[in-house]
Amino acid sequence: MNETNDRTAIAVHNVTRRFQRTGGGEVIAADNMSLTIPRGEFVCLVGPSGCGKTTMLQMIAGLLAPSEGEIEVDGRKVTGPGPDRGVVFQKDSVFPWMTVIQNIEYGLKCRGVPAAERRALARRYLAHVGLEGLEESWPRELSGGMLKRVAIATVFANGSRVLLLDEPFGALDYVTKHQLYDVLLSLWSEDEQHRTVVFVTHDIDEALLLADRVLVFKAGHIAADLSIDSPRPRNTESLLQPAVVAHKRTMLEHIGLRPSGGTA
Ligand SMILES: Nc1ncnc2c1ncn2[C@@H]1O[C@H](COP(=O)(O)OP(=O)(O)OP(=O)(O)O)[C@@H](O)[C@H]1O
Repeated sequence: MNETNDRTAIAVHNVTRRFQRTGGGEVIAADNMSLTIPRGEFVCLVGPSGCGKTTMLQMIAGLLAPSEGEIEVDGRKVTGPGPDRGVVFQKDSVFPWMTVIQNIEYGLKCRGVPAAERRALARRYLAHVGLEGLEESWPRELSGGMLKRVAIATVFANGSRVLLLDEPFGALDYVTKHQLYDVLLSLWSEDEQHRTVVFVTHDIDEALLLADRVLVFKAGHIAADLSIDSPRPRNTESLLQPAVVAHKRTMLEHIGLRPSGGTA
């Protein structure tokens, strides 16, 4: 799990993260964790609330420093956020004071990409997420699902090789979520060398539909590391395949629910 080589996108080396609780006491959100994620892998982090998924994602993003240990992305130690990593959160991933096209272009503009080039890239990704014609719209005019499409177009247009998504579809309805799975997977599989995706979710079926690999977190540890070999493209029928059902059972057991439906 912890061997690195030149195909490694993300390497987490013996990372511990502690938080001081207001009023006293300490929480260990990551407890001497090590893991490697190869380039191009789509990894979902699942696990019960408070097990450390967001903490790990934020440390990889460089938004939070480990208390001990270190993280490397493409062989470079993470010391803060950088354009090599694109982040989408459940909320607030789109700037409300910029139009749709300005949002998508913003990161490219910051990196000095010439106006014509960044406009062409932004239009291409906007079309890919199905929002052609909404270039000049304001975020307040869009639905939650459309805003997620803008956020996805933005991280892909920015060209980051590592995408870090924290429950990006958590607040959306069932149909919109499934449409966005298709959008995300079609952009991800568009590149010959897929981008590396780390995707935090509470939703086990979502993880089984999206991931190459699922890491089940439990109290700051990795309780299970599952390869999801089900062929792509996947749909809700894929969730009924025996190997997928077996993975689901393992995940439910680790998060404290018996497959029979009773709590452990
Ligand atoms: N800034 C902070 N200050 C104090 N404790 C924190 C802080 N951030 C996280 N924690 C604690 O660290 C632990 C892990 O939190 P984290 O948000 O990583 O869990 P999670 O698995 O993402 O949870 P959820 O699924 O509910 O989002 C929790 O006990 C949480 O209370």
